[in-house]
This record gives sequence, C-alpha cells and structure tokens, in this order.
Amino acid sequence: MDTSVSNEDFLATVAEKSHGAALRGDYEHADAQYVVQQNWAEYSEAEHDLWRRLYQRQMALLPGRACDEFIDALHKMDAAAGIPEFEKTSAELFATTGWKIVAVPGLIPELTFFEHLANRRFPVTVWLRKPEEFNYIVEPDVFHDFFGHVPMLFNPVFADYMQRYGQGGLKAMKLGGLDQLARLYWYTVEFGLINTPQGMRIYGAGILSSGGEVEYCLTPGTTSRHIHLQIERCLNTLYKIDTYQETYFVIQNFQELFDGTAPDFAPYYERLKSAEPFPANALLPQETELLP
Ligand SMILES: C[C@H](O)[C@H](O)[C@H]1CNc2nc(N)[nH]c(=O)c2N1
Ligand SMILES: N[C@@H](Cc1ccccc1)C(=O)O
Ligand SMILES: [Fe+2]
Repeated sequence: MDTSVSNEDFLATVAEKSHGAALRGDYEHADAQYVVQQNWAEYSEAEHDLWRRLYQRQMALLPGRACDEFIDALHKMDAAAGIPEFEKTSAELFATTGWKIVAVPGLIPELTFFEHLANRRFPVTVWLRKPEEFNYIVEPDVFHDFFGHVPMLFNPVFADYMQRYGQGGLKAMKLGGLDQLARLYWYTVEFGLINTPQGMRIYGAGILSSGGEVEYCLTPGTTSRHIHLQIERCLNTLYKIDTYQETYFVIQNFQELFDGTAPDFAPYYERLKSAEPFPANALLPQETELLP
C-alpha cells in the first residue's frame, strides 16, 4: 500500500492545516528527509528577544510543576540567552542518549517523521512564532519543539520510548493504526503527566511549552480528568486540539511507559478499528480519578 504522500499533496495539507496561511517554512531547500539548514545567523534580535520572553514565562511556572528530568536537562542545555544553535545541543544529546536534532521547515509527512524518530533523529522546526502568537500557536515552532521536546530526549528511558514510537509509526502505517497511535503520542509525548513522590508533574511537551496549561493541568477541581494510563484505552480516546485537555493520562515512571508499549499493537489495531472511540472526557466504569 502506498503510504508515502507526494510532496505537493503533503504541502497542500500543511497549508490547509495552517488555515490557509502561506507555508511558514522554507520547504524549497529541504532534502528528501525534509531536512534544512537552521541558518542560525539569520534570526533577528527581535526573535531572540521573543525566545527569551517565552523562556522566562515558562521558567516562572515550571519549577515544581515540570518533572525533574525536564528541569535538570534544560539547565544543562543553556537555552535561555536566545534561540539556540541546534548543532551544539545535538552534539550533547548524541553523547548522552544517541539522539540527534535535525532542522526541518515545519510539519513533515508522517512517514518521514516516523523514519526520523526510528533513527533517533528529532525534527525541530527552524522558525519562531510571531509575537501575537505568544500564548497560543496552531503549529509547532522552534520554541515548542526545542524547549518542549528536546530536554526529555536526554532521559535514556524516554529516549528509547521515542525511538520505539517511531518504529511503531512505520508499523502502524502498514496496519491502518495511525489514528490510534497518534492518540498515544498526544496523550504521552505532548500532554503526559507523571506521578512522583513529590506529587504529579508534567513531562508532555505540549504543556511544557504552553502558557496557561502548565497551571491548569495540575489544578485540582477542574472538569479535566487525571487517569492512570492504560495503553489500549488511550489508543481509543479522542483528544482536543485547540483547548486544554479534558483528560490527562498519568504514568508512575518512564519505564512503565516503555514496558506498557512494548507488546505487539497489531491485535489492538484489529480490535479498535471497529470500535467507537471514547470521547475526550470519558470516565470508564473501572477507572478512578487521580488528584493532581
Ligand atoms: C505522525 C504524528 O502523529 C504527527 O502527525 C506528525 C506529523 N508531522 C510532524 N512533523 C513535525 N515536524 N513535527 C511533528 O511533531 C509532526 N507530527
Ligand atoms: N509496540 C508497538 C510499537 C510502539 C512502541 C512504543 C510506543 C508506541 C508504539 C507495536 O508493536 O506497534
Ligand atoms: Fe510536539
């Protein structure tokens, strides 16, 4: 089955995804894996200043809310002074968990995205949002990708999980399980929470790089649910794209995430393809809500 999307079709979907806005990245100079040069010298002082303001906003919120693995890695990454040079951090990351950063113009085809992850390469968008997108952005920009995702790749177990996810994506494309697998990515890599002896903490990049959701997701008494992650249930749970999450899935540790996703998903995809997915705010009979 031809799972690769032609370049034109893909660019059309990305343009449509960004609500018709002109493609924000320079796809013309990308190679076959959609890799481009970061061209770090071309960032303006205004962009470095916007990065610093985004960074400072997050660091006023994240201590005590982000997991230690994130905070410890971020401190070592020296990314506060302005938009970082990918190659510097990529070398440190490679020495730590064997991952590399590759610069990309923006969203890339799923097949290419999975191939990068399966080879321990994390695609980081090169452009930075506009000042008016300070609180919310539709597509991942360099702040979301670099600040939100890269620190967690310094954790060995999470780094292995991300590679397994990439391999699983290539497999899911062949088995028709893409929609289910995308939910797992959304509820772990983007919006995942982890229980620690000090309390519930954030590891999902979509929260770590956001303004309001950092506080919201750990605030008791909201209408959002906090449920212990059960893999097949997560694969079958719809998610919200442009609001705070109605459900947060919580793990006890990263090893649980790695082990829980090790089994063959083919039977899950088989069962789920005829199942009605749960709504984002579902609470199933045997589930109890955890308190943030
Ligand atoms: C495959 C995955 O579910 C998701 O849709 C992919 C598509 N392409 C992407 N491309 C980039 N650069 N970054 C991403 O996070 C993704 N996500
Ligand atoms: N074990 C999954 C692949 C996978 C690994 C890790 C995370 C997500 C998916 C499969 O067999 O399809
Ligand atoms: Fe992301």
